[in-house]
Amino acid sequence: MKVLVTDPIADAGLERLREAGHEVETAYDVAGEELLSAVADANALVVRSGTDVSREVFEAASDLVIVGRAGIGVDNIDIDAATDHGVIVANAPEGNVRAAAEHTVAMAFAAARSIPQAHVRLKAGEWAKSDYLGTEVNGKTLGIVGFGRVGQEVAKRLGNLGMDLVVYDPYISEERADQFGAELVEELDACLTRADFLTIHTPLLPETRGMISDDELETFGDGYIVNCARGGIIDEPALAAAVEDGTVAGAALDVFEEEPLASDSPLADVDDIILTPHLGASTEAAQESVAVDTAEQVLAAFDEEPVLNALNAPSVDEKAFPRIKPYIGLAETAGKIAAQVFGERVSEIEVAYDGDIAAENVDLVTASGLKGVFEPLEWQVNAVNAPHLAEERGIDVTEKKSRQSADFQSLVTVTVGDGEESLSVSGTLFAGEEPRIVRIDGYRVDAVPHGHMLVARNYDKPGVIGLIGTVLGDHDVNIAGMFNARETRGGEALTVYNLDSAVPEEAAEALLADDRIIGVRTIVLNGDAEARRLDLAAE
Ligand SMILES: NC(=O)C1=CN([C@@H]2O[C@H](COP(=O)(O)OP(=O)(O)OC[C@H]3O[C@@H](n4cnc5c(N)ncnc54)[C@H](O)[C@@H]3O)[C@@H](O)[C@H]2O)C=CC1
Ligand SMILES: O=C(O)C(=O)COP(=O)(O)O
Repeated sequence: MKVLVTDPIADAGLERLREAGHEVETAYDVAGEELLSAVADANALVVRSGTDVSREVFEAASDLVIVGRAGIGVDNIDIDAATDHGVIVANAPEGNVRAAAEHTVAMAFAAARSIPQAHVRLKAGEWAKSDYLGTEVNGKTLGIVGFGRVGQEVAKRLGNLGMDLVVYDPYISEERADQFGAELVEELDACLTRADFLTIHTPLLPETRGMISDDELETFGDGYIVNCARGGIIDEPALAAAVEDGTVAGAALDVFEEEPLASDSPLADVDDIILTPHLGASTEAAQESVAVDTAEQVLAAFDEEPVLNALNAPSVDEKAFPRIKPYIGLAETAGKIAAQVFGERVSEIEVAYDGDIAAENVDLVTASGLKGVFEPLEWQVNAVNAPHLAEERGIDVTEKKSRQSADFQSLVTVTVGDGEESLSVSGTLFAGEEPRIVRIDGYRVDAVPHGHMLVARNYDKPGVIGLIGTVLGDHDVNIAGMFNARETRGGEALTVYNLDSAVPEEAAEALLADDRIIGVRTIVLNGDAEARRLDLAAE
């Protein structure tokens, strides 16, 4: 597999990918057409905040399986486009949290004590001691906007340095804030009014873009603002003006609306605004950690294992994965068979779980069932985009679970319908691993889901099985196995054949010409992981 890395990550991450036998190409600072051509044959793309992973990138990268973000923020990645293209987006949300929190603390001190300004003047030979009278953090109030991983680490550190903590985050509980000795306020304004120092730790979202602008700066008043989260959350011209005219005492910014920061940015001209070039995550420990975590996620995606920090794929619990893994292929197969036997436009899909499997988180299994249904309809589909495709096409998806199962330890049933008629296919695992289709449209069967299959509905009359065998033989189709199920003697029956090759259309027509045959459906499972596994076993 080819991994394209377009922002510098630690060698440990590159090594991990190479050791696993993958080709790793680094192409730092590529953008535009150059990026589109570099990504064209990549199976994974690894980025930090420097690469704009737009919809065009996904359109240009038809073999892409995963975009790994070696860090936290994914605002530079078009996740909807990734989902539309069935590409996993995964970040590394833990490894750089402490680094970002420490940088925030450093920036608060740097602003409060004018460290960079004094440093520059001293280097220039000026002993400007009397120009700087700083502010202590001890006994002051820190307003924290966004109380997630980084916000909480900042609270720990600055709380221990004697600051009172006021938090604004509409998505956390009072208890959570309490655990950090912080007071949760309901309005941003309350946080701004109370704070002497303000630090921002939200993602950049439509809701947080421009969240701190003229009015908020006015409300905040004479204090210090630190932003080590994302550019665009604070209105830059408004901040430059507020610090310039003394409304706000000072600011320290690590992140900018446009990066790299333009040299004519209004921020650059204001002495009491301190700037660093997005260094929050740039420590050796953080970079090593996020690079290795990202490499692990890329490898998991390549191996079709759960990608733990996937942001747009069905969630999977790492410990439970071995228990659900065999059902992923089974649900996909059941979905494929159901769609092909049904043969009509599908507007409803139900994936039902009976027995032990019902105790598990089956999001990924359900998504695979949907994938199976959609694949014969020739949609570009995988477990990442299947739920989204269903929603987009107005297909009703339901998941049902029952811990009871009369005949099987675990049973997965995919039912497809068009609002009037429906058809169900159930599968189980024999001996915990061998996939078997055990029910089709209510008939009890025992079919190995494998390669090419033929499902025939026929009247239970003498000679039918001979007829099918002869017609298939005449068309050079070898029968590997068959199973016949009937409702009542002489009534309707259903026969399932495993075949060594595809059924030609003329063979299907010849069968349908006999009035003992009610219908035939040919099924192809070739692309299926379970089928491949069985093929290998057969070899
Ligand atoms: N400067 C740098 O190098 C680094 C920057 N970051 C950035 O720091 C930010 C925070 O990262 P994490 O703490 O890991 O994220 P997180 O997802 O753990 O926390 C974000 C918090 O923001 C809150 N939030 C969301 N919308 C909000 C709103 N409208 N008002 C108030 N709170 C809101 C959420 O409820 C959540 O608690 C991100 O933007 C991330 O990209 C992270 C690491 C390094
Ligand atoms: O992890 C984040 O959100 C960061 O902002 C770090 O960005 P970087 O990896 O240094 O480009």
